[in-house]
Amino acid sequence: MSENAGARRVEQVDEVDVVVVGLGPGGEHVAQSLAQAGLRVVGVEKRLVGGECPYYGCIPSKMMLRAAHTLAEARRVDTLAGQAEVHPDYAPVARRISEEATDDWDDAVAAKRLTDAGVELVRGTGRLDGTGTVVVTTDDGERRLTATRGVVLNCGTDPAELPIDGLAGTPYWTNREAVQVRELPGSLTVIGGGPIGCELTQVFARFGVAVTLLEVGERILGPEEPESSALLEQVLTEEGVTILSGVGIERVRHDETGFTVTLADGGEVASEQLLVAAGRRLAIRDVGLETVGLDPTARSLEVDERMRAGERLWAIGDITGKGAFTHVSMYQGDVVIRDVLAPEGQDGEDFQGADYRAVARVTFTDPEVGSVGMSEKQARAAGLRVLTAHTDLASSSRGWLHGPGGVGLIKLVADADRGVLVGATSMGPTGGEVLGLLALAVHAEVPLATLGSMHYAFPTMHRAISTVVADLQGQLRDGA
Ligand SMILES: Cc1cc2nc3c(=O)[nH]c(=O)nc-3n(C[C@H](O)[C@H](O)[C@H](O)COP(=O)(O)OP(=O)(O)OC[C@H]3O[C@@H](n4cnc5c(N)ncnc54)[C@H](O)[C@@H]3O)c2cc1C
Ligand SMILES: NC(=O)c1ccc[n+]([C@@H]2O[C@H](COP(=O)([O-])OP(=O)(O)OC[C@H]3O[C@@H](n4cnc5c(N)ncnc54)[C@H](O)[C@@H]3O)[C@@H](O)[C@H]2O)c1
Repeated sequence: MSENAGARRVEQVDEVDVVVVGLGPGGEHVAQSLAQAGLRVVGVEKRLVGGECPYYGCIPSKMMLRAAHTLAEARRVDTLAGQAEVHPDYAPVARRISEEATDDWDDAVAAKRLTDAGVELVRGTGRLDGTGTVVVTTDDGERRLTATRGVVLNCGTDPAELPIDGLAGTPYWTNREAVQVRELPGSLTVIGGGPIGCELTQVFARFGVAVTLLEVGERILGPEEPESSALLEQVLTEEGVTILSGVGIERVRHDETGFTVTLADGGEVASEQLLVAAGRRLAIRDVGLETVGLDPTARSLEVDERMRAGERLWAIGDITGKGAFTHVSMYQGDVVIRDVLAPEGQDGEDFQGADYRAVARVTFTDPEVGSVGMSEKQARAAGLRVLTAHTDLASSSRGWLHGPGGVGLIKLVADADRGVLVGATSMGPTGGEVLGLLALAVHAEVPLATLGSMHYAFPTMHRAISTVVADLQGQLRDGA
């Protein structure tokens, strides 16, 4: 039976303090931290400990981008520093992903980290069976667990399956197959111009694959500022990618030569391979939500500021709909850890709950598209008195001297009434890094006057921010 294991592994447990169902980045963090704090914790995972990010998401895709961007930088030698002949070879990328990033999609190291911390890892599919109870289906049968403190759901997502005529059953790629490729196709059609579609499009294009990107919305990276979408579209197009936005897809055909996508206007796009990157499906349908009075078909799980989704039930990660990012999953995990470990009777005012005003995100194309907080459209929809200003990075001192690859922009969204930033975009070769300063400004509600009076080292990429801040201050002075 159960015991307070501390740093030791618990062998057989039916009643524990906390059960974590799904060990994505946040779930892994919660399970490990609570076990290290002395609680009896079971982590339930049906695939790989760590979830999408280390094996099929952030890490392998960023390794691919690192290689692709190196090729692009090498191609810039001719303009900047002489001559370089570039012969792309995907083999080192596939090798790094397999050997360095994923241990050939084996999670033994992550599992050991967890069990060393005192978590009991149960391999199987977890399902709620009423408040505080989880039934796990394992290879050996079923295991019933009672969680006296509660259950944390971190089930994440799977790639969306599009109901396109002819698609099901064909050997198309999702992100999971795309990060495992060893040999590249000659041509690729990508369905979906979100972060996954854009990042992988640039990877494959830079390795010489002829890529056509199909986006149903009117522009790629739809939730980002229109200026970012336009600039990224220009960059990708200049690199040889064909982008078709505002397209409907009628059907997909597959034969021995590859895929043919028929568009709503009758046009056809043929390619050797097809990648579907058109959003995600929450893995909450079969997790027993109905047994605790929640809707398994919901678009996301509603949570309060303590990440509570119900009685003795927390939810974290992509399933909460607060931003499908690893850092959000980890951030929410920290909130759960605080809530579980909060001293008895601690009242709401002392508790630092989840706050999403300044969620930062970066699409790691080149240029990187970093943004934080609200877009201009969101700020206007929120009824704020909005001021915006932007500058072209290539016309800043550093962007200009950077030369090829120095394109980007800074766009700031301010609340004129409070004189603070509520959103910002930083696009450029180091757009994600420059974003750090802006994320702090939005998070801490740093007054524009303060941002306008600080030093911005010359000639940095982040110095471009000072121009935009000055513009906003000018608008405020002019009575905007
Ligand atoms: C290609 C790609 C690139 C990305 N790049 C970035 C990036 O650069 N930066 C970033 O911040 N984010 C990125 N993301 C998003 C990031 O991967 C996710 O936001 C992150 O993994 C957090 O997800 P999660 O915590 O909700 O759970 P997930 O990582 O989805 O993990 C959930 C886990 O739960 C398990 N599970 C589900 N149901 C059950 C069940 N019933 N029983 C047992 N186990 C179950 C699953 O097997 C899985 O291991 C990327 C995603 C993709 C696909
Ligand atoms: N760098 C990062 O942080 C990063 C990178 C990749 C993914 N992610 C996360 O993973 C999540 C999933 O990424 P994603 O790009 O799959 O999803 P997404 O929902 O962000 O984008 C999907 C895109 O596909 C389009 N689409 C949907 N159906 C379509 C159809 N039938 N035909 C053509 N286009 C269609 C949508 O309009 C949208 O532009 C994102 O929300 C993001 O948070 C983050």
